Amino acid sequence: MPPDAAAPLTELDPGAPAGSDREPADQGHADEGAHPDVLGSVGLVAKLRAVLRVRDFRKLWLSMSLSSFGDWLGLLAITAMATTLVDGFAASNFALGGVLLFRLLPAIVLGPLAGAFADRFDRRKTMVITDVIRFGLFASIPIVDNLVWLFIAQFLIEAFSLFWIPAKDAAVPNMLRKDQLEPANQLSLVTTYGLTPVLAAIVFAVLATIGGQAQKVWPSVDEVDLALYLNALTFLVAAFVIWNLPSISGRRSGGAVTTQESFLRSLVHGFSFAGHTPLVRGLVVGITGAMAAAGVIIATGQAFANALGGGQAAYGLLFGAVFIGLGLGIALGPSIARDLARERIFGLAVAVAGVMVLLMAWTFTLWIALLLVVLMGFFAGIAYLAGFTLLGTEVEDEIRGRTFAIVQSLVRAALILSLAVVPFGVGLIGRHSLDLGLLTVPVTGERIMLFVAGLLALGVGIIAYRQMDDGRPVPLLADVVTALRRDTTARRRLAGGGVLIAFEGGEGAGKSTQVRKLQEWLTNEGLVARATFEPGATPSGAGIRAIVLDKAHAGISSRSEALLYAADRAQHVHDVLRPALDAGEVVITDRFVDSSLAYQGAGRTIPLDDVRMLSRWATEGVQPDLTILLDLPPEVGLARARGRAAADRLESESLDFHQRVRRTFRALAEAEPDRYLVLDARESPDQIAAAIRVRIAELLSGLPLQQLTPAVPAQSNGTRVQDGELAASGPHRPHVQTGTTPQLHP
Ligand SMILES: Nc1ncnc2c1ncn2[C@@H]1O[C@H](COP(=O)(O)OP(=O)(O)O)[C@@H](O)[C@H]1O
Ligand SMILES: Cc1cn([C@H]2C[C@H](O)[C@@H](COP(=O)(O)OP(=O)(O)O)O2)c(=O)[nH]c1=O
Repeated sequence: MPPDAAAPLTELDPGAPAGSDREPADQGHADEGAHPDVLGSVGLVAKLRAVLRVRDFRKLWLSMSLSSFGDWLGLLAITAMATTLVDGFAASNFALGGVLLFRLLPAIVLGPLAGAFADRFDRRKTMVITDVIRFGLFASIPIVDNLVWLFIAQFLIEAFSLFWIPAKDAAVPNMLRKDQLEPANQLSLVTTYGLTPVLAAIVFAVLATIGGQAQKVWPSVDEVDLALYLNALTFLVAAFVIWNLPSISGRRSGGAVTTQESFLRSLVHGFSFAGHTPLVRGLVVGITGAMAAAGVIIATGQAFANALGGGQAAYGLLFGAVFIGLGLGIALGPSIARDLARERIFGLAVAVAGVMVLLMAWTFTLWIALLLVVLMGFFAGIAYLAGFTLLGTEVEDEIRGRTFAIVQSLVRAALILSLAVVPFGVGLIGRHSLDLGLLTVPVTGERIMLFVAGLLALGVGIIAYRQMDDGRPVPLLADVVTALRRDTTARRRLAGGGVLIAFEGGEGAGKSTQVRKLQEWLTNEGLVARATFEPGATPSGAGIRAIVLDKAHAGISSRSEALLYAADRAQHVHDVLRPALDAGEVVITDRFVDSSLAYQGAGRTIPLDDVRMLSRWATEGVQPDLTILLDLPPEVGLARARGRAAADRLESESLDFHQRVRRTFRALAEAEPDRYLVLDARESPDQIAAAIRVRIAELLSGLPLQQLTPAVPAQSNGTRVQDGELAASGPHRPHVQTGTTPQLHP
């Protein structure tokens, strides 16, 4: 008897090895893939590490970070330079404004053009060429050393950046899996707006001290010049890195893509795509409106800080609070929103950010304003990440560059427009106050403008939401509440459809036995329950099963084996699982995706990510609602299986193979505890079945599922006659109808 068999049958703690015959879970084993971190687990750090493990993305990210650092350093240097190249307060303010204007201006004109370029020409070459040109331009600024050239160079640098950015944005989704794009965007945004500006400020300060020393040796070079040279250099390095990343070219590596479309037509096509695709239209409206609102906030910031009675210090705090909020939103958003559709999150987050601005407009206390600003930033960060990710995942490669470019043009146009218009508005409205008897409300230009910005964001948020949310049956509030509460049962209830239960475990664990018992019990309870299995539950699947299990096929390669199981699974989902789930049945499958992860992944040592991708493709995203892992030392299971029949091709694998399989199953369960029930398969069949029933009763209660109404004739005492439908359908036919599942009897 196993050492812990006397204990009541509870969920195993897969992390804690209990018996002497269990291996401690992955202690420095070579099969890195079996560690829970890599198994699609939840941690942000784990996800970021997985993304950075993609070599090409890692290189691109490093070079991007370097350029971004250079850019911030350059911006600091150029603004410092612009103010020193002219005399007087007004003139230096003008120079500062000029630099910013020249940075934003080109986008409006050139942006869409650049996007069409990115979609048409080799993206890698586009990026390398523009990097080299920007290297030259940045280096030329300290050499020419004059304000007019500074403006011109700025304009040109920005113009070339416009070609670089959509090429990069459009290339990244091709390097990663769809589900990796969100963490990748988190990483890029945090680096570009969180890490590199701080680093640049520090380096600039250091250069300022070194600059003094350098000037003694080389009088014409000061810290601004040093910063600009350094910046120039970062672009040269980036060019070199990108040149060595052929994957950026993708299928464009043959040079210009030969399409019949003229450049102009492709440009027009880009706009018409953005205008006619509800998702993209929603994103464009939302992002542009939110940016206009952001412009208003920037433009009224000083006046608002003064109105709160805080002056420069308050302004600094408010400014910092925006970034704190943005950072939090980008870092935490996905783990909070979890499985809420990104299409919904985007509009919602923009609208909520708008509400924060509305409230802020009538705030009179600094700390409340700070709190609202952090919240505004938080929701804006969530929206930004969701929007950017959707553009990457939902827009096809051919048109992605143009879409990104249109967005970036509109964003800049919106920013410029509101930066230019708002100060006039503030001046025009002036300062009044409204006497409401008890209290006097100040009605000032900046508050009205903030209020308008809040309304604008709220409005575009709602429009975006409507555009992007075409006909989802789940009401928004319930959707959000259940997602935030992580209530998967409630979410299922909302989504409707059946329930998929998967049994997993090694050979001879007792899966078939338990599948049968569970199906019998559910049927007795009046539910439509279907038992099925992998591999081989469909006619073509049966052929595949014969191949994969036949020992005569010893030469099947790992990849071929993985594809065969995936093919069987695709057919299984298509013919059996999907239709049954759509009809609201409870479907119980003996083995599913986890078997591939364990056997082909850890067993055959194919990278788990590849197996997972293959499975996701095969299943079109169908996932078990609950996976029951019957955990057992492989020796015990293999002995049981041998008692049953001759060993098949996989059963004949080494003990080490089966131990890897078991470890992977356990690690998968550990990574997502609420989707798994792990049971000790050495218990008696009846004990195991009882534990399963308890969990299933909990899972199914309240769900709208297909139910059997008894095929007995309506009884004369009338207890059954209340069921009008049953009486009408005739006495002898078993009848099926959808209804709320009552509490089951485990
Ligand atoms: N809990 C259990 N304890 C002992 N033997 C079991 C148990 N469950 C099933 N068996 C036996 O082990 C063998 C394999 O069971 P089966 O359900 O076919 O496993 P699987 O489908 O996981 O390969 C069968 O002979 C079965 O009767
Ligand atoms: C579904 C699936 C099964 N397998 C293996 C595991 C089993 O050895 C075999 C399935 O045979 P089966 O007879 O169903 O095994 P069991 O009786 O143990 O459930 O195929 C994979 O390797 N990958 C997969 O994706």
